[in-house]
Order: sequence, then structure tokens, then C-alpha cells
Amino acid sequence: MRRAALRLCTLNKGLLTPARGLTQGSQNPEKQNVFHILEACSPIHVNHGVCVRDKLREIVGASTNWRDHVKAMEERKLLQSFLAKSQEGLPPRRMKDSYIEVLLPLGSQPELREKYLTVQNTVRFGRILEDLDSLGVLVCYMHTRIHSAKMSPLSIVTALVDKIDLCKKNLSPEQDIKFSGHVSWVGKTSMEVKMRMFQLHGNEFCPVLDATFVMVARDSENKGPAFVNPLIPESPEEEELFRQGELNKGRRVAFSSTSLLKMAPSAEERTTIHEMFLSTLDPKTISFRSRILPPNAMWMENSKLKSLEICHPQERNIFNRIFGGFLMRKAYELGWATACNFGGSRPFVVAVDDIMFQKPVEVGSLLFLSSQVCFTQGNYIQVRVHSEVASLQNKEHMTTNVFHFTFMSEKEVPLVCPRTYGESMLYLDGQRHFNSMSLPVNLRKDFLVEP
Ligand SMILES: CCCCCCCCCCCCCCCCCC(=O)SCCNC(=O)CCNC(=O)[C@H](O)C(C)(C)COP(=O)(O)OP(=O)(O)OC[C@H]1O[C@@H](n2cnc3c(N)ncnc32)[C@H](O)[C@@H]1OP(=O)(O)O
Repeated sequence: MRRAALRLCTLNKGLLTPARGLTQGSQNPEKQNVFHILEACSPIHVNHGVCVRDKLREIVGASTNWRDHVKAMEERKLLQSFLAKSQEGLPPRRMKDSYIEVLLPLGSQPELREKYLTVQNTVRFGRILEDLDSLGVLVCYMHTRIHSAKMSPLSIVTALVDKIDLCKKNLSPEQDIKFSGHVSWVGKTSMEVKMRMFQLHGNEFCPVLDATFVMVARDSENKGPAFVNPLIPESPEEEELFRQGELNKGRRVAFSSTSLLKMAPSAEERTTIHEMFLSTLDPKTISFRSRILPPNAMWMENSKLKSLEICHPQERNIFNRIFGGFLMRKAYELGWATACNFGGSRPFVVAVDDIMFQKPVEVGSLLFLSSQVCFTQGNYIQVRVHSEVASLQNKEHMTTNVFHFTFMSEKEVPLVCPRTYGESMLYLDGQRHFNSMSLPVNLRKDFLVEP
């Protein structure tokens, strides 16, 4: 029985109330044609849709031309001396110090809308993943900023998308979207960031998405770890958020230590797999070797889709590696196509969890994405996308990311049947991811988030 699927976005009312000077851009008609970063203390208004990235580029001094990227990285080496020797040497920060809001004016900028549009007149979720990634990093730069320095000595990278839960709302490409985010927990070199997304309905921004990312600070050259400012919770709500961050870290450690790559499945899981195996034996032959598909089922291997990306400089991030958001968009779109192909209708995403960025992807890499359905139940399709890069010298492949997406189809989908032991482990891993969410989701017509 599925325990959970979709968490409702709940706004912590009263928490991190915007400071003086913070405005909701779309309520001001004069500002509707600009993309805002609305920081708690100093609102910044920029005149085009990539201002979060421009701001990030400014913070780290990234080059805008690829031919200058080596020089820009050389200049960043000089910032090493600004790195703290210990965390205690850094001033503590409050949650509101990193709080920012960003407005995506889809409602008023038709040229921007094109980038976000699906053929079904909904918003491309892959684009939202890119925006969340950039915003998460910007939030961390707000937390760690050195007021006296123009550039940050830190290289902040995405380590994990812990989870993204979507609320039951249409995402219209014709209404403004607002993002907000702040640091909610810090370790020594890592920061948990909570982000929310809202869409304008009438005069009100309604919550549509909750996301938790973990970012890691590295030195100026992105070669070793670097300390981040401590975080001081200021109210009972903030203390609760901080405590939750601590628990999240513990949960991740526990989840990873019981990984099927390290430990045998539980007794219940073994029974599940054996029963599935028995259901695929041909009763006529009385043999373990003749396998047939049960009714309304598909072999897992037949659900696979693959793609290849050549990682051009255009897709680089501010540290001259491939932008995490781009990797997520590509994996998401392949995952969506896999679910679409499997379920025979256009599915919509209900949750994303545990996207681990294990290794950076270098510019120029060949990125191999491999996607498959690993678990299904009712209308739900759990998809796993594995990405690896090939070294051109020795042809070795190295895993860079594993992505987990939960989709919902309009109609009931076939069972997915593992044939080998390895596939059975994928099935159980998919089931674990599927069960790790919190509330049941009922199929709703107004819940449409497409690629
Ligand atoms: C005209 C255009 C021109 C444009 C030019 C510019 C173009 C701009 C376009 C893009 C703009 C936007 C870019 C914004 C940047 C986006 C970010 C990225 O893309 S980033 C790209 C995508 N991302 C990447 O490429 C990252 C790839 N991954 C890595 O590099 C490494 O795995 C690692 C650094 C993340 C961790 O290395 P590891 O050796 O394990 O490190 P340690 O053992 O030292 O631990 C350090 C801390 O990390 C913690 N921790 C670790 N893992 C996890 C986890 N899974 N879960 C949770 N926590 C984790 C660990 O607990 C510890 O915490 P603490 O106790 O100290 O507090």
C-alpha cells in the first residue's frame, strides 16, 4: 500500500516575513515587465530573464566568453586568501540574511513565456528545475557573502536535490511565478536551502511547489571544501526548520547505509521479489527458466530510453563545469518521455527526490543518460535516470548523477516486471523512493506539470 506521494506546500506564515523594502513585483503594474530579484534588504531589478544567473556570474567573476574562462579561473585563485580557516572565524547569519524572492514575469513577457511553454499550454518543469538550481546557489551566496568584498571566494555547487513536492495546481504559462528561498540549516561546509514557488491567481500568489536542496561550498578553484557561516535560528519556527535540517541529514545517512548497493533487501522486500518472480513462471513448463509476462505487465528492460548529450560550453555553470540545472532538465525530459512511452498518455510529475550530484560534468564530455521505469502502482510511474560520462582517453564510464522522478498517468499503468536480480534491486529501490513521500495523491485534472 502506498503510504505517500505528494506533500502539500505549507507556507510558514510569520516566518521570514519580508523585511522593509521587499515588494511583490507583480502587484506593482509598473514593474511587471522586469525580472526581479527581491532581496530582503536591497531589492534589485534587472531587465531580462536571466538576472539570477547574471548576478551569480558577478559574484564569482565568471567570464561571459568561453575563450576567457581560463583567465577568469586564474583570477579566482587570488581569492583563496579570503577563505576562512575555521567556521568559528565566520560571522553567524540569520535565515533572513539569505532570504530572497525572484519574480518570473511569464504573465507580462511573452518572449520569456516561449522558453517555458509546453505544447499543452502548461509550464515546462525542466525549466523550473534550472531556475531552482540557480536560485539555490544564489541563496547560499547571500548567506555567505562578505560585505566588504565584491567577489566571493567560495565555489558553491549543488550536491543534492533532497526533494521537490508539487502542489495540486495548474501551472499556467500566462501568470507570473514567484520563487522564494533561504538557507534553513548549515553543517561545516554544506547548506540546506528551502525554496518555494508561487503562481499568481487573481491578486494572490498561491503555493505550487516546495523544494529542499543541499549545496556545498568549495574553495575558489572548486578543488577542496570551504567553511560556511554558522546559522542562528531566531524564532521557534526557525528552530524547528533547523532541527528538521539536522533530521534530514540523519535520514539521508540512514537511507544511504541501508542502500541495496550495500545491504540485502528486507524480508518483506525479498517476499515481494519472489512473488513477482513466481508470477512470471510459465505454469505449463514447470521450469525456473521459462518466463512469461503476467497480464497487463511489461518487462523492465523494455521500458528503457537512452539519450546522449554533448556538453557544449554554452551549458556551463559559473565554475566552467556543466550546469546542474541543465543536467536535471535533460534527465527530467528523458524521464518524462519514458513515463509517457510506458503509460501511453502524457503523465505529470508529482515528485522529485534524492538527485545526487556525485561528480561534476566537465565541459566537452559525452553525457549518456539512461532512463527506465523501475516501479509502478495504480496510476503512478516511478522513473530512474542514470547519467554517466565517458572518458575519451580510456573509454571508461563514470556515474555522475542518479535521478528519481514520480509521475502520474491519467489512466492505470501496466506493472513493470524485473527479469534479473539487478532489475529486482532497481524495483525495490524504486519502491523505496515511491514510499518515501508523505501524502496520497488522487488523480486530479487540475494538476498538470509537463516537461
Ligand atoms: C553567454 C553565457 C556565458 C555564461 C557563463 C556562465 C554561465 C552561467 C549559466 C549557469 C548559471 C547558473 C549557475 C549556478 C550554479 C549552479 C550550480 C551548479 O551547476 S553545480 C553543478 C552540479 N553539481 C556538481 O557538479 C557537484 C558534483 N559533486 C561534487 O563535486 C562532490 O560530490 C561534492 C563537492 C558535492 C561533495 O564532495 P565530497 O568529496 O563528498 O565532499 P566532502 O566529503 O568534503 O563533504 C563536504 C560536505 O558535503 C556534504 N555532502 C556531500 N555529498 C552530499 C550529499 N549527497 N547530500 C548532502 N550532503 C552532502 C557532506 O556532508 C559535507 O558537509 P559538511 O559536514 O561539511 O557540512
